[in-house]
Amino acid sequence: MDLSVAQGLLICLLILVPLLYEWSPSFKFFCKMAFFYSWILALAVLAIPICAVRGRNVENMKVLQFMLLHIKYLYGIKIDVKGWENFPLKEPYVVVSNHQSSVDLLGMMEVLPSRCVPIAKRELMYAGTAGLACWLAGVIFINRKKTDDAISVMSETAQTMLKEDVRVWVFPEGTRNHDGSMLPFKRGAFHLAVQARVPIIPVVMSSYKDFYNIKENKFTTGTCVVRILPRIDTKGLTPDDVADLADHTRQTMLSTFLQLSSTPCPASGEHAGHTPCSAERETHDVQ
Ligand SMILES: CCCCCCCCCCCCCCCCC(=O)SCCNC(=O)CCNC(=O)[C@H](O)C(C)(C)COP(=O)(O)OP(=O)(O)OC[C@H]1O[C@@H](n2cnc3c(N)ncnc32)[C@H](O)[C@@H]1OP(=O)(O)O
Ligand SMILES: CCCCCCCC/C=C\CCCCCCCC(=O)OC[C@@H](O)COP(=O)(O)O
Repeated sequence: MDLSVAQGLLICLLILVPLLYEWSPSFKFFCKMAFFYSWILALAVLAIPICAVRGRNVENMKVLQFMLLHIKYLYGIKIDVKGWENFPLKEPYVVVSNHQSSVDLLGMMEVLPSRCVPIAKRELMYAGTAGLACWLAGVIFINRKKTDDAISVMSETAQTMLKEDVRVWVFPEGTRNHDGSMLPFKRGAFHLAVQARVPIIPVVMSSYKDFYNIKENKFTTGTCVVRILPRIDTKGLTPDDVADLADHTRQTMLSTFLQLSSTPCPASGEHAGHTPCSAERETHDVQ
C-alpha cells in the first residue's frame, strides 16, 4: 500500500514537473539556475581530489576551466570570442571584465588565460565544494566589507603576480549588475596594475538581454560575444593617475559593450542593424 502511494506520487511528479517546466517561465528559470549551481557544486566534488594532489596552486585553475567548459552546451549558449591576439603571451597582467551575472563564469572560462586567477568575494570561499575548489585553484578572496583588508590582499597580490608570474582577473564593478549597462568601477584593479606595473587587458562580454534576464525570468539559448580589447599600459603611472586610468578603461569598455549589445531599431526598419537604439538608451541610463 505504502509502495503504491509512493509510486503514485512519483508518477504525479514525473508528469507535473515537466508540465510546470513548460508552462511556467518562473519555474523554468528557477530550474535552470538551480541546475547551474548544483551542477557546479557536483563537478567540484570531482575537481577537489584532482586539485588536492597539487595543493593550492594556480595551475589547478586549468582543471576547473576544463571541467566547466561544457556547460555552455548544456544551456545552448554560443560564445563568440574576438581579439585573442590582445592577450600578451608571456607577461603578467590584470584582466578587467564587466559582471552581469553568475553566467559570466561561462565567458570567463572560455577565454581564461593560463596562470590567471580571479579575485572573488570572500563569501564564495564558503560555497561548499565550489568554495574549496576555488581555494585550491588559488582564487584570491577579498572581504568587501573591510576595505583595508581588501586593499592589503590586493597589494600582496601585486607582489605575487611578479614573483610567481600570475595574472589576475577582476570584476571592477565589484558586484553583479543586471541592468544592461556598467556600474562605476571600483579602483582596486587599477591600483593593482599600477603597483605591479603590468598592463590592463579589458574583456567585455556583450549584454545577455536576448537570452538571460533575471527580472523577466528569462533563460533561453543565445549568443554572447566576448571581446578581448588591446592592452592599456600602466608603466610610469602613479597612484594619482588611478582615477583617470579607471575612467578611461570604463569608457573604452562601455562603448564596446554598447556596440556589441546593440540591437536593430524596429521603428527604423530592416536596415537599422547598425543603429544602437538600446545602446543609446543605456548610455543615458549610466550618465
Ligand atoms: C569544476 C568545479 C568548479 C567549481 C568552482 C567554480 C568557480 C570557478 C572559479 C571562478 C571564480 C570566479 C569568481 C568571481 C567572483 C566575482 C566576484 O566576487 S566580484 C566581487 C569581488 N570583487 C571585487 O570587489 C573587485 C573590485 N573591487 C575593488 O577593487 C575595490 O576597490 C576594493 C579593493 C574591494 C575596495 O572596495 P571599496 O571598499 O568599495 O572601496 P573603493 O571605493 O573602491 O576604494 C576605497 C579607497 O581605496 C582606494 N584603493 C582601492 N584599492 C586600493 C589598492 N589596492 N591600493 C591602494 N588604494 C586602494 C581607492 O582608490 C579608494 O580611494 P579614493 O581616494 O576614493 O580613490
Ligand atoms: C563569474 C562568477 C561566477 C561564479 C560562479 C560560481 C558558482 C559556484 C556554485 C555554487 C555556489 C553557490 C553560490 C553562488 C555564488 C554566486 C557567485 C557569483 O556570481 O558571485 C557574485 C559576485 O561576483 C558578486 O556578488 P554580488 O553580486 O555582490 O552578490
